[in-house]
Amino acid sequence: MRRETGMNNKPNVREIVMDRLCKAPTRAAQVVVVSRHEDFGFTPAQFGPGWDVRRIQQVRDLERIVRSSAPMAGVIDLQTEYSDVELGQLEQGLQHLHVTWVAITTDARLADQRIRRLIRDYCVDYVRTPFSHDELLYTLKHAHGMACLHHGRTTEMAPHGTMIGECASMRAMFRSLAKVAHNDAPVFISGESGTGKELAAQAIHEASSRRKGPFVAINCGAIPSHLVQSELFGYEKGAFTGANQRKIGWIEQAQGGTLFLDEIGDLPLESQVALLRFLQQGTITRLGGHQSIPLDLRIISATHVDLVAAQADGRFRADLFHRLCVLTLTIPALRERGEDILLLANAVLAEHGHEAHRRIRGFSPCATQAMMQYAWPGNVRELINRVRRAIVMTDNRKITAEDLQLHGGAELPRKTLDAIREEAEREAIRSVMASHGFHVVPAARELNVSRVTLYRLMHKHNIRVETQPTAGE
Ligand SMILES: Nc1ncnc2c1ncn2[C@@H]1O[C@H](COP(=O)(O)OP(=O)(O)OP(=O)(O)O)[C@@H](O)[C@H]1O
Repeated sequence: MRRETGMNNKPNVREIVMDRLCKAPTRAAQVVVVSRHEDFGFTPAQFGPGWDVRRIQQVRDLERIVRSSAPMAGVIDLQTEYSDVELGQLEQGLQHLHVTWVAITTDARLADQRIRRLIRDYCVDYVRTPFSHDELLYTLKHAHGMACLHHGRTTEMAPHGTMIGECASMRAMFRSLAKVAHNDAPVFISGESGTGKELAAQAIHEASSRRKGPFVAINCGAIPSHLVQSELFGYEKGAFTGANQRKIGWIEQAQGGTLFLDEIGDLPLESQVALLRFLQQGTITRLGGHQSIPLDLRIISATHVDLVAAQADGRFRADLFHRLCVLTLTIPALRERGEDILLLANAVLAEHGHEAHRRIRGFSPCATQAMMQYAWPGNVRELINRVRRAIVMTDNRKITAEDLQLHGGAELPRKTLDAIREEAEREAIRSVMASHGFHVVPAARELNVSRVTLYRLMHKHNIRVETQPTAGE
């Protein structure tokens, strides 16, 4: 792109701008390309140095990859046909604000209003074939710059791996997760069954300096009590009848990595003593062995039972409790996560929609309402099961409350006054914001609160300016 700049040979402004924009960025800028084809009018090799290009061929993989990625530019190839399910999957993936999208399309594809809507709602720009390579690079460089403006936000979101959640309580949990990941002390995770404790433990491991080591997860409640000791610590050949060969226990298998002890509250007292000894000394001895083996690993434990009550009843040792709970993380119940319920339901639909016998186009209003009102005693696990069952069983275009088996009044527990107030506050703010085109100043004036208060309330209810609904939808 460089050219001579003699008196009579001045570059014009556009050329100077193009020169600046199209030369290689100082650090490799990431770009993700969603295309079935290696050559989508431009091959990855043509990006040149300074671009780190990753191509996603299957749109069903997009959401998973983008969810935990760094800020980057994205190219979406809309020249080819996508099925309705694929378009749904695309839409899921395009919603992440830290990736800024540029579409490549054709005049013919622009006649499809679903394609026009995707571009209008999720892309910062688009190019039509035939396009010049400079034009695409110029647009992408802009898109990358826009994505980088989300840098602060993504570092806050990055360490939680595959966990979905955007509500205030999940964001707070992700921030705590990032902090505990950078420390090596034992972590205790509390939360109701099915809230994602194991997923959080995995995310801590992945974000920690031990990520290259193993992640070993065991459910202490699922091992018969007479086997816990030998499973955890291993044994030597001949240690007991039937010990025909040496067995390396779970703790030793986690050497260099992370050991996740789920349902720690179910650990028999005898094993609690042995685990405490390991935590104090950093060594184990296999059953029937004489050698003390030094180990370096991190323990993360979890339970859905009340360990304080278990201590009071003498079922759990207080000294072990204090050793395990150096750092704590609490995962909120699903019913406390507001619209994350719908985010998760849509993610399950995007992932499993292909299991349906006909194309499903989302959730009906009655299903959405029922999901928001239901108490979800089994949390995310229950939501996944209900949505997956509905996907397979439904005869409808949109999943209904009945498909989710949330149709009877019996499943809908009465709401508390607090919950009703919260919902009314959220709805009031959302509708006033919408009526002012999501401009904070006039909305705050109408609601008779200060701008700062309105920002705080928007944060609390996870209302974002970007969620502005599009007219006609
Ligand atoms: N925030 C989330 N985003 C996406 N999937 C989630 C999330 N939380 C939980 N899940 C999924 O929900 C299911 C249950 O999660 P997990 O096993 O981690 O829960 P748990 O709290 O450890 O359950 P239990 O107490 O019964 O052991 C898993 O399939 C997990 O992948």
